[in-house]
Amino acid sequence: MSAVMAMDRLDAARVASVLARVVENRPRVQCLTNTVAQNITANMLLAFGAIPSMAIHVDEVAAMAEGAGAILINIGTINAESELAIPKLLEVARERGKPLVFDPVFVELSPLRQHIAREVLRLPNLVVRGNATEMTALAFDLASAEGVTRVTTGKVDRIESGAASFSVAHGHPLMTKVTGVGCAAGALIAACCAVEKDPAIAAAAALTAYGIAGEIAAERSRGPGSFAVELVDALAGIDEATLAQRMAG
Ligand SMILES: Nc1ncnc2c1ncn2[C@@H]1O[C@H](COP(=O)(O)OP(=O)(O)O)[C@@H](O)[C@H]1O
Ligand SMILES: Cc1ncsc1CCOP(=O)(O)O
Ligand SMILES: [Mg+2]
Repeated sequence: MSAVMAMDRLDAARVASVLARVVENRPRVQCLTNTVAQNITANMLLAFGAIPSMAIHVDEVAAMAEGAGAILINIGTINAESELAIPKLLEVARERGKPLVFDPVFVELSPLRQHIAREVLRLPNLVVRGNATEMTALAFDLASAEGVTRVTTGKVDRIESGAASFSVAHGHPLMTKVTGVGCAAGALIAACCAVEKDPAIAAAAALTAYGIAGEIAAERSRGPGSFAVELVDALAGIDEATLAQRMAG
């Protein structure tokens, strides 16, 4: 038997169904994210039909998270105050059973980030979204995390949970030339987790839409600057017909 698990792909109707629920329910995603990616993350959530809230104060993040549909924690520019806000968000997620997506930006580079990641990974049923370097650095800890969904992005995105695994082969290399595009992916996954109870399906739907938006944006842009703008427009314009056409290839 092969040691490599077969990976599924969602069909266009399944992706469209998740996206439609985001547009219908307009989930708010409470994002504790890095200062570089705040703006692109908020704009990407709006283009997707969700509502961004980017609160960071340690004394209000819990209140902000309580009414949210999902929570994002991204440690890209972690500082002394945002480090203290993380346990507050974990507590809300644990007590309310709220979906939480964790982005371990640059976890391979600092012991502080490794320490924080280990604390976050104690939360059951977490979704972790990182690039291959970050996910490899966390491989040992991820292997023992309870109910975790692992989302490794790159040329082909890989989504693995206990029950299912999906691959998404959409996107464009220009997505690596605009800062915050990976961080915003985590927020889109969180928005889908707010409306879809299976986190692997939620992540696959979000990344399929985002990758196809990246392909469309690349066709319309002249370089990384115009690509960033076109990516927001393309994501806002994704519909089932576009998904079906792009996924047929
Ligand atoms: N070479 C590539 N070709 C197509 N899409 C890519 C490529 N690299 C990354 N992407 C897409 O860019 C987004 C961000 O992924 P990634 O670059 O891995 O994150 P990060 O910015 O955190 O390193 C994902 O949606 C992923 O599918
Ligand atoms: C450049 C940088 N430095 C700290 S966070 C950050 C943004 C990283 O964004 P992404 O992982 O989406 O490229
Ligand atoms: Mg990143």
